[in-house]
Amino acid sequence: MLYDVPVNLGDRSYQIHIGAGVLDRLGALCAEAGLKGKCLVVTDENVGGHYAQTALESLETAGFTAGFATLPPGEQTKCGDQVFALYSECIKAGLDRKSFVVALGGGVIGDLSGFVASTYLRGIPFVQVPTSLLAMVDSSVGGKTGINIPEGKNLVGAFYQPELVLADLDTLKTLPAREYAAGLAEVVKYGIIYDAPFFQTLEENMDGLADVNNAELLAKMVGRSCEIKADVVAQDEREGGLRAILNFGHTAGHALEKVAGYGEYVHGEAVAVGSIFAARASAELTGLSQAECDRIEKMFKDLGLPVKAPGYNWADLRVALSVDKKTVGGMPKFVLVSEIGKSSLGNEIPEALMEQLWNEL
Ligand SMILES: NC(=O)c1ccc[n+]([C@@H]2O[C@H](COP(=O)([O-])OP(=O)(O)OC[C@H]3O[C@@H](n4cnc5c(N)ncnc54)[C@H](O)[C@@H]3O)[C@@H](O)[C@H]2O)c1
Ligand SMILES: O=C(O)C(=O)C[C@@H](O)[C@H](O)[C@H](O)COP(=O)(O)O
Ligand SMILES: [Zn+2]
Repeated sequence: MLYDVPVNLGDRSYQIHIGAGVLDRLGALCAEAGLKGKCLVVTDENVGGHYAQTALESLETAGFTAGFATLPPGEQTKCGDQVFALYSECIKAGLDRKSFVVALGGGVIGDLSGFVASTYLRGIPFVQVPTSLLAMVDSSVGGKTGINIPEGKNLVGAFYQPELVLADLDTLKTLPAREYAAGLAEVVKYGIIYDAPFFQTLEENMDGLADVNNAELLAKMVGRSCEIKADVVAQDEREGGLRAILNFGHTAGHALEKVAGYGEYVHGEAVAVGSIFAARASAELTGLSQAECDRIEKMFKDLGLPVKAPGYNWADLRVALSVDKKTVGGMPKFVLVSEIGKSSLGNEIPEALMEQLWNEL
């Protein structure tokens, strides 16, 4: 059964299809979405071995001619060299302006392939087939595509919406536990910034959250996360304001990813540490009660996510913060909360407090 969540963006609207064992419907759904002709399936070495054959067969059965490119796994792949390598793969696969790219994998493959699709021939359609929890609940939805450059995380990219998203929950059965937990960091984020009852539901179901065989809970958790992201993106597609709440925990988190070296902390882990930083800053500056701050910290701890990042010095972190996309005039702006479920944008944290909060982590 497919559970559909719409992303309402006028003529760029699309559906997120969520279900267990639905990857073999990829070709039919692409046809239904009006796609035609040739495509290039992009994946990584971990995901390809499990799911490329099903995806390719489904596309071929539906009448598409599908090429295939497989890349090394991990955050280091989200870089300029791989963008150029993929342009060559697009040419090799004979992609023209009516063709499309299929991103089969986690957020790294999705962000990278989406960026390639947004720029190859000045833009061809693309489809997101997220296979990590993080990609299902966050990166495949909303059209942020891009790559890292040596100076910082996601500093080059485009807003470019997919034609559809297909999330097969069964693919999570092969996702390593560390990566699954990292995805939960973004799920928790939605509760913190937007939906207090959802946060409470997560607390009440803590024991079941890591159980990939609990199809009902999984579908609810992925579905609600996608609904919240779709709701925010529909109101502010290009981050003129509101959309920045999805960056809760990411300001310090992205800086940590860069300073530690991409891949040392995977994205969701860095977001967990950044969320503790933001929660503690919220307790100091925007009225978050200590009790709610403690609930947030407990949630990340109980999920087995890092809540500390010792060993990285403040000066390096501060340099990384200065290139965050929300930074204005050298001053990083943080998403903070006044209570669980209520967030605000554009908050400055005094320099001394930023340093103190970092040193306490
Ligand atoms: N565009 C956005 O809105 C957005 C949102 C959140 C995160 N991101 C980006 O997404 C990236 C993180 O995504 P991620 O956590 O999916 O990382 P990832 O793409 O590196 O995937 C995590 C790991 O799991 C493996 N994997 C994925 N699916 C699997 C499966 N079903 N079975 C076995 N192995 C599997 C991958 O090969 C990889 O080793 C970061 O670059 C982050 O910046 C983007
Ligand atoms: O979709 C968004 O908007 C987000 O901020 C979602 C984040 O989880 C994601 O990590 C995103 O890539 C961060 O965006 P950036 O603009 O800070 O690079
Ligand atoms: Zn994120």
